[in-house]
Amino acid sequence: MLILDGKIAAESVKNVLQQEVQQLLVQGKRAPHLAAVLVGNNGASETYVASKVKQCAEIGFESTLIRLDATASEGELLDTIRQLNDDDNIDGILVQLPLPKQISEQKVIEAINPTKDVDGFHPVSVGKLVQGLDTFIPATPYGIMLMLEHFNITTKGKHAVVIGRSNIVGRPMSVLLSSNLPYGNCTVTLCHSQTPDLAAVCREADIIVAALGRAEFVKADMVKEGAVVIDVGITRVDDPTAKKGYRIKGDVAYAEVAPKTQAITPVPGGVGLMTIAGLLKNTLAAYKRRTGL
Ligand SMILES: Nc1nc(=O)c2c([nH]1)NC[C@@H]1CN(c3ccc(C(=O)N[C@@H](CCC(=O)O)C(=O)O)cc3)C=[N+]21
Repeated sequence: MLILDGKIAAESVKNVLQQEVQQLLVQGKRAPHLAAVLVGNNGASETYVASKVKQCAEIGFESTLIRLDATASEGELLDTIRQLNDDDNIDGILVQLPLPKQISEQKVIEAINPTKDVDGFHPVSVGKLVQGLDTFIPATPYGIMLMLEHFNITTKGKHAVVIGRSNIVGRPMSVLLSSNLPYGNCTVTLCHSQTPDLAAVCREADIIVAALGRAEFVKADMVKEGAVVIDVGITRVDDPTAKKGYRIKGDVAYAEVAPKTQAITPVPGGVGLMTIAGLLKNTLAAYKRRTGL
């Protein structure tokens, strides 16, 4: 059994990005610049955004973190996005989700200029992805593709079962795995809460992507011997003995599932780290397109 280590794969992606930034700077060009907008102070969102900002610095990207109060209005956030759209020095805009309930996520997503949509959540980006056109791939599915590439996991002709139909993971993942791309060309089954006998469907899978958001949902009896298992879940559970007071659980019951697999991603230390790598790659791509490189 191979552990698909997100730390190793993300480092490798980030090393390449860092070298590219150095080349730009040597040529007297400015660095790529990501703007992250955080509304309120959701604990998990704080952690993720801090990590994104830190990793930008590590590879030589500029980043700007814009914080709005939890009580901010939709209008305030839309104004902020307009300013970032109009700022020529900003290449990528990311509005951390979820947003407080007074703000429509859909309106916010649609306000971002698609040329700066490094999350790939704008309907224009999603439409392009579905049509197989060049676009920003949402960071988590992109990170998973980079993970498959890094560890050279064969996907062509395989049956992939994706559990979860969210706009940010399950749906784009099903599109990518069924696409005519390297590490695509799978036959894909997209499962969700209304799928009868999900366990039986999973047992047919050569590749399982678990992205439903229920801790340890995928059990050993749902996994075929020798399958590849990608765990996208990140559920925080209280644990007074842990340093931070919580532990993170994936959507896969790792201890019982891992021994049956060909390869599996751990949680933490798997897909989450690749998500940020995907975001950074999108930011450099946005910079290149915008500056005509
Ligand atoms: N507009 C937007 N874009 C996003 O890309 C986005 C978002 N909103 N909202 C929330 C999800 C979640 N997400 C993660 C990023 C990093 C880790 C990550 O680094 N995880 C580490 C550590 C986890 C921890 O310590 O909490 C790991 O799995 O090892 C996880 C999850 C990005 N998201």
